[in-house]
Amino acid sequence: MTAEPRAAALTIEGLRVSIGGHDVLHGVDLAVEAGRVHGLAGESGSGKTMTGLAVLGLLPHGSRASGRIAFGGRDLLGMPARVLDEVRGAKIAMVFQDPATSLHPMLTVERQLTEHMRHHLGVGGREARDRAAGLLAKVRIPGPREALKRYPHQFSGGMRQRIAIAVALACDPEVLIADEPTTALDVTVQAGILRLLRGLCDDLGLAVLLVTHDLGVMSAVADEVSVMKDGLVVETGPRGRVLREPRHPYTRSLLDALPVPPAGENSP
Ligand SMILES: Nc1ncnc2c1ncn2[C@@H]1O[C@H](COP(=O)(O)OP(=O)(O)OP(=O)(O)O)[C@@H](O)[C@H]1O
Repeated sequence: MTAEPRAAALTIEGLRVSIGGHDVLHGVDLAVEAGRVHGLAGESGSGKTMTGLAVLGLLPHGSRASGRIAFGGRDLLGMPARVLDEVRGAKIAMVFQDPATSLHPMLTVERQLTEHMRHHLGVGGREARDRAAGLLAKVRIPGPREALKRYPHQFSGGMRQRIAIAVALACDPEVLIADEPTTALDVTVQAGILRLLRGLCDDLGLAVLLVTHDLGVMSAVADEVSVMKDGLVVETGPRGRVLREPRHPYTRSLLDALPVPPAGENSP
């Protein structure tokens, strides 16, 4: 089943961030459309994670942000904390590199999925449990009803990341920010997680911002690619164009550093 692409998307304009007086983002421009995977690449320290955290209002203590982050016709940067709390985790959700960051080790999978729904959607009891089992099925966890009763450590790393994705989806978000979601995983399970993200994007009309330092990873799933360097987006465009005909020398150097040439336009 393919949903109609939703109108909502995320637009970042001229985003500047400083932390403790040190500038880390110098005017980032980026647009993520519904039903599309937008890959954000760049070397370590280029500002990819800070861009994602700024969207969620989760920048480190002592940060200052300016510019505009438009979502649903509103600017997230100017939003009062109470309103932002309604958007964060519900309309815009995030998946981190290490599922341990988003999953609580002492709570059952059911609790982690339903707490979220209780907080943001106000559903409880049986309905929440049914929704939770449905979410686990959506991220391809075998035996979802039984899985609800288990704890995160009873699953493999790849399965834990799938559960973290299910938690992120619990409140039916429109935007999913996935920050290096496969980096901590075994290569054999990485492709499965990427395929899952791609499928969720297509089926749910999600706008996905896929943050990764690995151009190879993004060439497998992204529709658009942006490349960051020193706190700025230096190149952006359709995946095939950016990877085949990079316009910025930095993108070219990233591509030259890959052991295997990235997949082109016609790859999955
Ligand atoms: N908590 C922090 N306090 C101060 N500066 C920070 C903090 N976290 C990151 N920075 C700085 O912000 C800049 C951007 O970092 P960011 O984590 O966004 O880069 P990145 O592209 O995501 O890198 P990586 O791939 O290593 O995660 C870097 O110069 C980094 O040193």
